[in-house]
Amino acid sequence: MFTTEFLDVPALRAVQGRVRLPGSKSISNRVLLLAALSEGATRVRGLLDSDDTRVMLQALAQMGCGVRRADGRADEVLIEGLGGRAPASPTRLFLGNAGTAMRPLTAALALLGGEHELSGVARMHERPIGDLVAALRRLGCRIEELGQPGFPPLRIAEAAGVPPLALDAPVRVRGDVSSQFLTALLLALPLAAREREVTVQVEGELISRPYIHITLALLERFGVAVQRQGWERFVIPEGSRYQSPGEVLVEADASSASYFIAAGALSAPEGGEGLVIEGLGLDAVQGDIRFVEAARLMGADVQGGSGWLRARRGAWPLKAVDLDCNHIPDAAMTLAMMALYADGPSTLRNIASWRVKETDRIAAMTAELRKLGAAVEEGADFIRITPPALAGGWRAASICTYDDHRMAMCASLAAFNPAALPVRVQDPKCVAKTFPDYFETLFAAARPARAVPVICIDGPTASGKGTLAAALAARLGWHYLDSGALYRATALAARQAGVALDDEAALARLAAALPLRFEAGRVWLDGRDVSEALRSEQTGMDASALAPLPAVRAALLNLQRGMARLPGLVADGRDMGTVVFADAPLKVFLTASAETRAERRYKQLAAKGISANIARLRDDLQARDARDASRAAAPLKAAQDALALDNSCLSIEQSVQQVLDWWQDRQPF
Ligand SMILES: Nc1ncnc2c1ncn2[C@@H]1O[C@H](COP(=O)(O)OP(=O)(O)OP(=O)(O)O)[C@@H](O)[C@H]1O
Ligand SMILES: Nc1ccn([C@H]2C[C@H](O)[C@@H](COP(=O)(O)O)O2)c(=O)n1
Repeated sequence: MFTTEFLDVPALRAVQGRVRLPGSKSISNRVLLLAALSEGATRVRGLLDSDDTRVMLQALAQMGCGVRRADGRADEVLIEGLGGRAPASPTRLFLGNAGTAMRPLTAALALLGGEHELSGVARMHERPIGDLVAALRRLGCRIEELGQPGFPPLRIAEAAGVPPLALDAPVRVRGDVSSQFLTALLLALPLAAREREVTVQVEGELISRPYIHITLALLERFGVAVQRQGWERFVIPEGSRYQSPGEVLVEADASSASYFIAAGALSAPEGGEGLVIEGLGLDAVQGDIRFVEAARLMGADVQGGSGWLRARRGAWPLKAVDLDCNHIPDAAMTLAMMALYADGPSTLRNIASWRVKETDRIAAMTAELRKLGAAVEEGADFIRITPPALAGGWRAASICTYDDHRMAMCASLAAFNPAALPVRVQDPKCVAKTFPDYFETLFAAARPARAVPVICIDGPTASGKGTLAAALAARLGWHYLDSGALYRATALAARQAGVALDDEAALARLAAALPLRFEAGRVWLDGRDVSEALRSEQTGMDASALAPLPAVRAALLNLQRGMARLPGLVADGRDMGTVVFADAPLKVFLTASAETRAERRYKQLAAKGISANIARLRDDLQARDARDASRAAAPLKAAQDALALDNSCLSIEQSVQQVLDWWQDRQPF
């Protein structure tokens, strides 16, 4: 997951290949709660591992359910249900910003009894729950609002047990604010239906019906067959009790799939099979699968079967639409992004629920789409988007994401703009709510519209190149190439194989097939951790000795260029800016006085417990610099367009900030 302050998504041209998406959030949290309320143990596979499911799992564990993660698998968990036992009490449950945890847990705990406090992040305390609380109070449940009336945090005050419930009349609940209120009651009320039938009556027009469809399908999976009479009345039969089905496989998230369907539709046609999405198909139980119909209306070419979808460009530009999106409120945000590429204004209607989601999504989308160059009109329950005029109307923008995962994922779709402008996504880690690896998944499938951006840091030995480059990569969320490690690894491999350091052909063969792996800050050569051996002074000298050989340099060239992957690369070495990435948009030639460098290397060695002599170190590094600078092939020198940075008197942070400032100066936002 990208935990950087912002993520610059380079302009994208196409997506290709296959992506596997994480499990559905709606299904994951429903299944977890049902498993917790059931008799017996349930193995949940394909579970979404995200903020919202983590808070649910934590709450279930606090309630006294058995929660055991499968070894080494974030997407599999074993839940030992309460099966009629009372939950642990008192509890204080923190539910983040997970509506799919707050609403159903409120209802379930009100019917299970005990003393429980349910709270969340600030935004959760602005998301309505009053209608559900009112319905539960009419039943007789004791619930207190601890902050604003109608909003969390809440206290369930039933330490003395669940009061007698008023079940003679139907349980009434509003259906026009959030369908989660009805879902919460449908999940909880079977706990009260052992000895009598329970009826739920919906007041007002029920929104987001597909989510109720998921709820009903999952209730049935856990042994409770609710009779639905239209979308107004739901009857839970007498004798209902939850029984674990043993194992449940969660299908991939259909709302998450919408971004990849859209990306396929925006993708330049490159002759391939388009983008294949694995883990859900046209037969998916989730309502957002109907996003496929909407995407097709806009011209996307979407095919599918059971467990797979394939998306690619159909009509181009996309066709403008005027759509009622009540049935796909979450995925409709993706349509708003597709509207930027349409042949006229598009209107998305009946989306009032956007205003009470993670943020006011109508207001947020309006503000951010305008930054991109679109003309946007917003109403209480609609948004109308007029796309930017051809390529010239697009603007490079820094998109605010409002701690809303869908705003962040949507923003990435602006990177397909015809002007080939990059897009800055603020606070990319907010995708953790439902899709922590969203950007990694997108980048693995995406083809950039232009060369992947590279920042080159070249300079003499011990000038701090590696330190600076690694820090920059971490701040930007980019990949990092320590090109010196490749020369060092070749030298190590040569020593191990008994190859002389002047045997150019044999060294080139070794370099071309280096069994090298970079993983979690360690370097592995042929399965052996060589991180320490690689950094020894002797290995550095050996690397410098073989580095002048043209065949060795040629053998390592493609390996280095292949490291330039989305979203960007910071590369350090001697010839990054002059040879390997000669077109890089930012090149820095980093220097420090020989005394400073020798002193830094001395301290570096001392920290590792290696004794050294500063004067000798200075002589050695000067000798190495002289050899690196005087060789014929790709000598150590500043590229003509490199910016010089002498960091003798700068701290590491000052150096990093300087280069970040230079990089920012080159950005269009
Ligand atoms: N600006 C700085 N101020 C103080 N110390 C620094 C600074 N930059 C780097 N250092 C320290 O100098 C030492 C050498 O830095 P580093 O290993 O990054 O250099 P390098 O140029 O990559 O070396 P090599 O050429 O051997 O790969 C490290 O201990 C690092 O923490
Ligand atoms: N791009 C590069 C990187 C490194 N080398 C050679 C020259 C160096 O002395 C040696 C070790 O590099 P270090 O790890 O100290 O950066 O490798 C090179 O020629 N070109």
